[in-house]
Amino acid sequence: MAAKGAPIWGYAKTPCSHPGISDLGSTRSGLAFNLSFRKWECCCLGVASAQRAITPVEDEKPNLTGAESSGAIQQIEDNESRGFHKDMNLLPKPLTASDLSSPSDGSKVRVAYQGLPGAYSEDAALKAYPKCETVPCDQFEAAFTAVELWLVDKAVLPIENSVGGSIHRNYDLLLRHRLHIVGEVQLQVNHCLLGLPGVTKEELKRVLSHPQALAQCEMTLSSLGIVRINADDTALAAQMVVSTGLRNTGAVASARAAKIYGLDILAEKIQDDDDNISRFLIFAREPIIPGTDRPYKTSVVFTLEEGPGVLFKALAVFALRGINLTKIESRPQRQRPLRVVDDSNEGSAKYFDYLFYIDFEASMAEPRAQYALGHLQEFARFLRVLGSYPMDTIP
Ligand SMILES: O=C(O)C(=O)C[C@]1(C(=O)O)C=C[C@@H](O)C=C1
Repeated sequence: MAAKGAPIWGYAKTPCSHPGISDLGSTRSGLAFNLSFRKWECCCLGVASAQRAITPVEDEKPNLTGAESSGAIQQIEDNESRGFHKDMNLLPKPLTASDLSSPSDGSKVRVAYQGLPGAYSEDAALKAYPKCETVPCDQFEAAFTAVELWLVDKAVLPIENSVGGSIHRNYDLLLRHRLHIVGEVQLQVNHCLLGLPGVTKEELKRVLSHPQALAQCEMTLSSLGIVRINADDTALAAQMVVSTGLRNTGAVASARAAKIYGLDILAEKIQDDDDNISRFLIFAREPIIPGTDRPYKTSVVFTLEEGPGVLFKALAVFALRGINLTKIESRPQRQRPLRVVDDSNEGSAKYFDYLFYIDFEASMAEPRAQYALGHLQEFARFLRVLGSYPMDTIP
């Protein structure tokens, strides 16, 4: 068991592969999809029966014998004497998705993220669970594995940025781990140029940061004519500036990282686009019960047969039901990147085989989402629901 607050290092060396992944290429007609759905159905039934237990049905008159009737009356009197009926607030409340996903204030939740304290991923974890204990990990893989091994409750990992685009590594890890997406975090990322105390930005010759952060500040860094050096995360870059003590070396990182590592902020908001938003996903061992009480997103992954118009048909299942897509990403199937198609007249052709990741704006609790995926299942070779979770917004 990791010590409280201790960083989790090195799980990348022992990746845990999902049992369904090895047969991904040969899974026919959405077997994985059905399995995922059974889980959703169970969850939804759980909610329905919980509600039945406390919802009076007016037309159902209980047929009580004298003894039962006096017992029931006694029960009502007992309840009345305890005042239950007078104050509805004392009745147990039905569980909601957010009750099940975490304590409402985020207390006691241990959340893994990639990077050192002060990284944007830690900010994202704290936005989702303000009182959580954040657990730093050296690699994305380590954060996934920490959840699987019950070392932490959740992992918060970046998936895309409004300027830099997708974090492909995390897309590729999604199917290699047995986790569910239970939420998303959208974070405004304001990069600062940091240096040792007393240094001016004109003195800088080199700047360290995460490659995404360097890409997001392309114009500012080019105008300063500084050499860019990649680091695993922005907070590590800040720490390296301190540990090397080099006055000509700066870091691109957050204002919080400057405070943690005792660096000066030489310039603020240096990103090329003012609205620089990163989107993070929250992973857990169990899915949440999706609701319809607020806007939800659902993330799925699927593969298609070869042929003209198949992707068009796949996307149409959402369009036909007025479901908005917010993201589409295609990634090579690592287990089987090429598909060989034999044509007796022409010989054999090699096609690149892709996984399609789609996020759409609907909850799995909505029939239109269930019908859309049922429709998609008719021609997808493999389909899996990665999670159905409340949408996050930026205030
Ligand atoms: O290096 C960090 O601080 C991170 O949290 C990683 C990361 C990323 O992977 O995109 C997160 C948000 C920013 O876009 C820059 C870097």
